[in-house]
Amino acid sequence: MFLDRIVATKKEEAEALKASMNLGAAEREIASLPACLGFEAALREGRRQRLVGLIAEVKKASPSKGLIRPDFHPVQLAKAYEAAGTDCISVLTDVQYFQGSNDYLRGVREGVNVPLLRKDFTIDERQIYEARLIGADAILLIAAILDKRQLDAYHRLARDIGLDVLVEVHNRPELETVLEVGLATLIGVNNRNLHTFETDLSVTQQLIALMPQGVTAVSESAIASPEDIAFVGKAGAQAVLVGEHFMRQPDVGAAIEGLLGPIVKTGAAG
Ligand SMILES: O=C(O)c1ccccc1NCC(=O)[C@H](O)[C@H](O)COP(=O)(O)O
Repeated sequence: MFLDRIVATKKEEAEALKASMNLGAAEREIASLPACLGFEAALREGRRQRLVGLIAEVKKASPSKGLIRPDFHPVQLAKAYEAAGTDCISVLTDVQYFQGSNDYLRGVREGVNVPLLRKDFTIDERQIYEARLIGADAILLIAAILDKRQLDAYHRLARDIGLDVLVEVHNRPELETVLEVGLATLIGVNNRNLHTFETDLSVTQQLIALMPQGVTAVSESAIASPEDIAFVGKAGAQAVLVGEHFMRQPDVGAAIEGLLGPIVKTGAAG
């Protein structure tokens, strides 16, 4: 299955990291870094300004769609997202399947002052240190590729070194596992099945209904219209993660306003 191929690639990359990364040195370097920007806090705050908080994604290509944005300038895109008032930015760093790069994240870190998600397939603790070192404020843990022990250990490690954690689920058993682990405060429902690439926004509706109070719920993938925003907002999503829709528009700042409307300070969100 395709996801297995991605995980196999990540295991090879983790082996290479084992050879190149000295954990003690990484820990010392991290201890000297400034604190991360609050990723989850920014999403909660974003809800005061728009119906939902926004994670805008910098995404050149994907396994399901191939090349999405040939004229790809990640720092320019991120600056346009920031100017349009996004709460957070997601940067794909996977090279092989998404044509991403750690250098894109480093560049975006230099260029903007909003919290950044390192969007990759985390299967080894060294990737978590790496995320912090390249400038991320949050990492993604995908329940479909991690067991309970890994979800627990990687979550704790990320928090220990100052990172927020977006834990991603796509079905009820995955959500139940994540809730049993009991650490996630920020849970993303991926509307895309990562095995078949099929998308269905009703997955957000089904899974958010099962989440306890206090969780910040993010609806991820296949969001492309104000009607989609209204649908997932009504289902309880406090934030959305949008990539392809923005990447296909020449002016990504205007695309944010087209999707979510202008920023309005309501002070109404909790
Ligand atoms: O996007 C894909 O084709 C994909 C395939 C396999 C695993 C993950 C994949 N995408 C990662 C994501 O979660 C999305 O980039 C993100 O949610 C934004 O989705 P979209 O707005 O549909 O670009």
